[in-house]
Amino acid sequence: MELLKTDGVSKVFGGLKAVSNFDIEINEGELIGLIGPNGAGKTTAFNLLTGVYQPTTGTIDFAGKSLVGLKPYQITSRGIARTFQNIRLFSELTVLDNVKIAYDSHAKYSLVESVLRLGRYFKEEDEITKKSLELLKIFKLEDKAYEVAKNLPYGAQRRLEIARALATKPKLLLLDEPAAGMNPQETQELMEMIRWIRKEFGLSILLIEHDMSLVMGICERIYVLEYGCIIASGTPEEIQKNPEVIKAYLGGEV
Ligand SMILES: Nc1ncnc2c1ncn2[C@@H]1O[C@H](COP(=O)(O)OP(=O)(O)OP(=O)(O)O)[C@@H](O)[C@H]1O
Repeated sequence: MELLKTDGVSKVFGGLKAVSNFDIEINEGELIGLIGPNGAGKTTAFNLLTGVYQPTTGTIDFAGKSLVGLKPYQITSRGIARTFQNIRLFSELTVLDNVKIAYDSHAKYSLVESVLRLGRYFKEEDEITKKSLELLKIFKLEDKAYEVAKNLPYGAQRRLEIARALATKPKLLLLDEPAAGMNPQETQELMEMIRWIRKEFGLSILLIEHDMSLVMGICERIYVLEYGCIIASGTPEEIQKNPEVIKAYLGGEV
């Protein structure tokens, strides 16, 4: 079933058309890649899907409802979570608190109950801590739960960002270059983890990635952006053979 559909989406900054006719569709449970040369508009596309930017033109529908005009936190509660190209954690907080904060967006206790520290607050806090530790375990971070986030090695910070995104209970997870800065072994482990969480959490995933072995290895379909436009879409095999894509990456004629 269709989860996300964009139609005629564009974003203009001053005179620059960063994205134009960004038309994509993602079905429930699909793992999709978004690739393209530097500056092609990939991160701008993520910012449009998550309400950081509003589109200049076009429609963005998610689970049958429009996302246009919504703020990022409203889009998170509709079920879209993301990670960032430059990791964004609460660097001074512990690993556990980074995940708990994301779970808190779903907490049911009221402000009064939390200020007065009433029963429901404690019960839910315990539950949130338990669930956060379970998530950290999946990402092999449970023994680092009480460390300050900024002290984690780079690869672990990237995993923590994904864990935190999952704590918001998304239907669609957007990963912006999750393998950036990872060594080949970490990248391999990440690939397996992405496959596993998609299945385990019943998610759809849209992935921006420069590491072609990762994209081609795990994505079912791939969209290719060049100068803000989708120039190709298809299976990894189709994309690798597509002359437009080869030209965009290698430059010149093929
Ligand atoms: N806030 C902004 N104001 C003006 N121009 C912007 C803004 N954000 C992005 N751009 C421009 O839009 C174009 C697309 O940038 P974007 O960061 O989306 O590309 P990208 O495909 O994510 O690149 P990379 O792979 O290098 O991260 C670039 O020319 C960039 O300079």
